[in-house]
Amino acid sequence: METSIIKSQAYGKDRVRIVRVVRRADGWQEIADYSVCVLLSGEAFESSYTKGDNKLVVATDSQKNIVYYLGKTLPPCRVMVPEVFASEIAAFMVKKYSHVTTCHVKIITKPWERMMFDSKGHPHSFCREGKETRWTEAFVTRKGEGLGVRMNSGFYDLEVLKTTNSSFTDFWRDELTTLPEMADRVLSTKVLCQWTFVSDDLEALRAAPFDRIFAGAKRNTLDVFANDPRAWVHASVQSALYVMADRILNDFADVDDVYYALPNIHYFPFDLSKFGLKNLQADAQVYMPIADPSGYITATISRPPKGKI
Ligand SMILES: O=c1[nH]c(=O)c2[nH]c(=O)[nH]c2[nH]1
Repeated sequence: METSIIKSQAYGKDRVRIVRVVRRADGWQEIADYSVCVLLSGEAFESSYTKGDNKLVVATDSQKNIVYYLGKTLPPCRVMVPEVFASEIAAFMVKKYSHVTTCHVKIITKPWERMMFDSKGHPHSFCREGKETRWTEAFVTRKGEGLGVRMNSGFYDLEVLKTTNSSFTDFWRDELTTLPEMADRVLSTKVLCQWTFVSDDLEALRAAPFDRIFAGAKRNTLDVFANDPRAWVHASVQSALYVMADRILNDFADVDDVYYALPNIHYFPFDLSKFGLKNLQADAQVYMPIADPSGYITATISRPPKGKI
């Protein structure tokens, strides 16, 4: 007889590819291109794992159908913003199936950017410009009569590099330290940025400025990386991370906290002294990018608890 217990479970459909086109009467068209993952959980599903009882199992095939069904039937504005679409799918599942306690929906977007000709957007042609990927996750949970919603959104793979105005000095030194002080260095990272917000009000969530937050978070990240002197007061990836997150929290009241993961992709000056050439510190011009290992700097930043400001 089995004695093991289930500690957690969630099942559903991953990589549901859906493209939604919105066509306006004047010929202007919009596109959203998503890969959706839907996961259902609830105690009611335990017996499908432990007893082979499928009676309450909503087929993952049906879950996939629901993504397309909602893509067609929801008002376009609730499909074209990934955060809103994710929370709509998750709320639909929890409302329709009373034995579902939580639905987790993750959407990874494929960012098609409108083609520009003579500074004007083309009405229906798009290209893939940036390499960063926007994604979002909605966790909708039954809460008495209502629903609780927690959302994580963000982007990853935003690759940036600067050739000066970065340093790393005055760090801990002991017999295991070999890294020289670096008063100026090349700095490169592949940004992962994620922000969270929590709501019990699906209606309010629909009106949240998700697209503005995404654009603002990306703009702030680039601006701090390139321009903000505060980021370099402490002269490290850590200090840049803090200023980036602080800017997002200041700009967007809806955001509860911000997480960054910033790999420090090293570009070390190549030592050419054996050939009688100076290429270190202030003389550095030729660098060797190091694929592995990289530094990896992470933090979650939030506002201080009320009363502690
Ligand atoms: O900005 C940095 N932070 C570190 O913690 C660190 N460690 C290291 O070797 N180089 C760097 N750079």
